[in-house]
Amino acid sequence: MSTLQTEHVYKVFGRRPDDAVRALESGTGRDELRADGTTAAVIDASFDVKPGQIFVVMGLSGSGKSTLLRMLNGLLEPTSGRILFGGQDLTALSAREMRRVRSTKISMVFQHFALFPHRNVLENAGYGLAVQGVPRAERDRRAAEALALCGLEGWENSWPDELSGGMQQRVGLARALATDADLLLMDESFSALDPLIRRDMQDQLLELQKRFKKTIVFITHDLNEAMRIGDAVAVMRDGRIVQQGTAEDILTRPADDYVAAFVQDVDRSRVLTADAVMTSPARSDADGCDCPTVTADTPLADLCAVSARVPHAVDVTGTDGAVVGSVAQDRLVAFIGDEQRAPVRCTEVAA
Ligand SMILES: Nc1ncnc2c1ncn2[C@@H]1O[C@H](COP(=O)(O)OP(=O)(O)OP(=O)(O)O)[C@@H](O)[C@H]1O
Repeated sequence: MSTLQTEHVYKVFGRRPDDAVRALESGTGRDELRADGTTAAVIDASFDVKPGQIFVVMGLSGSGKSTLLRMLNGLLEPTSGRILFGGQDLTALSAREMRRVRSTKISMVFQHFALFPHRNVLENAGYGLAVQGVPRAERDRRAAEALALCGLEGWENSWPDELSGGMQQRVGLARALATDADLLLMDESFSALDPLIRRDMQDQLLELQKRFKKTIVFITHDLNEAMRIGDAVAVMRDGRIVQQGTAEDILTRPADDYVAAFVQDVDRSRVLTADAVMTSPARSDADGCDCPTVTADTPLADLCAVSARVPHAVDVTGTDGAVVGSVAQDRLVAFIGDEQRAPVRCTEVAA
């Protein structure tokens, strides 16, 4: 299992890109360069993604997400900076070596499924293995296993156009899992799906990730999706990562006005958990009562439902059942509401 690291990565399109990087390093603005016909698509991107982590890159159109992803899978060469995966410097590899790394260690899941219409579901799921030269029998076995994990057992002999959009994307996910690649790059993978199916896919990814602990970079422009699935989230603006941290960090401590405006509409009751709002030590006013409690990872929406039924602050318990903190109802309401909106009543959220 390998860590992905990027160190001061730049990508500049246009004439004299190296000069442009030096100019950016010494403080020249992106707009100044653009006046000269040069686009700084990614500027000084540094981050680490550990095995088992989902690192979400989020930003508006044109902020540099796809360019960053294309550098991670070796389709674009950085103008400057290094990309390391499992300690291996991908930016130092020859095109041939990079192709090998791409076919064995990296899997992509695209927005538009990218299934072959004239191959059945099993063949589509086994495509990455075919590229690796894995013999037919083993390929089919591993592809069938991956399909089953993605909830598509029994669909092996169907054609892609017989499947719904959500099912087609499951085939895409199965294809990525079948290869055993450690690094999964997901480019707006769920963006074309209906909201409910999209949520299902997010849940499925989180479930699979618990088991496989891949190193995942997930690109999205959807803030709620980022907050829901990201262990770490990077917000990009005009080529730069303007903030990276947990969803809670970004929601509760936005780095600047841009991030604050960006996160204004997120449904905090589903993103934040008891951990973010509890105070410790635990309250002292109800020793020994039998009221329901929550754990640190309980979403605020569920915490509100409990809070509405409890006449005092809700206790938060650790894995051993001991009380580690508590959440008073007024604190909960203060967190879920904000200056821009009327405070939400816990009972409304619970409903
Ligand atoms: N091959 C290229 N040549 C010149 N400019 C490019 C090239 N590829 C991307 N750009 C520019 O780089 C900037 C970042 O584009 P990029 O596609 O990475 O953003 P994005 O955040 O992925 O946007 P979207 O969500 O719309 O795909 C944009 O200004 C884009 O026009």
